[in-house]
Amino acid sequence: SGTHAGRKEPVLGLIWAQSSNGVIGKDGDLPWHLPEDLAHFKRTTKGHPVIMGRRTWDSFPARFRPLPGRTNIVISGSPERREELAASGAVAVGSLEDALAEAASSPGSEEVWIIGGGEIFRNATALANTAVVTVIDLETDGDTFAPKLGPGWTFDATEPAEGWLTSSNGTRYRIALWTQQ
Ligand SMILES: Nc1nc(N)c2c(n1)CN(C(=O)COc1ccccc1N1CCC(C(=O)O)CC1)C2
Repeated sequence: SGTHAGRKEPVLGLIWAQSSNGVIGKDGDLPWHLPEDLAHFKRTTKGHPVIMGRRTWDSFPARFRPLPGRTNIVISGSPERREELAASGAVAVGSLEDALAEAASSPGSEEVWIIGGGEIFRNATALANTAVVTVIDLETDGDTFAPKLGPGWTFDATEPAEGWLTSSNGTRYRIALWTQQ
């Protein structure tokens, strides 16, 4: 995508969409419909390996799996699930470490995107150097929350710098960029 092409070191990025109160999921789905965010997500990750947990893989409608134009690396602790995942076009691994190793040898690995969910994000915030967060101007309840970015993270910018973008369906959102040295 070249969003971060100017960076020297390879990008290990986290990308998520959250409500203003930090919800990223509810009952295995997103509690909003924001087409502009789906386009942003696709544009940012296309051409690069994506790493996700099995629940995130399951959350995509089947017609979207595997996400086209990207090596889909899916983490599952279950050997049976890993077999199923590999049969469905994913690269199935048993740990975040194995996922990162797989991504490093995949096409477009100058940028690797960790795309969810909550558990994977929590484990990855110490390792990642970039976070691209769609903040939606919406208070909602949910069962999965965005990770806390620790003290090593710096808030860089939002797009737009001030205020919000407005979606075709009236939902307001903005995209925040964080980095960690
Ligand atoms: N900012 C940010 N971060 C994230 N980690 C994620 C997102 N937004 C959005 N996500 C979802 O799970 C939601 O997706 C979908 C949900 C329902 C229908 C289609 C989709 N998608 C259409 C585009 C497809 C593609 O990219 O080809 C992927 C599936 C992960």
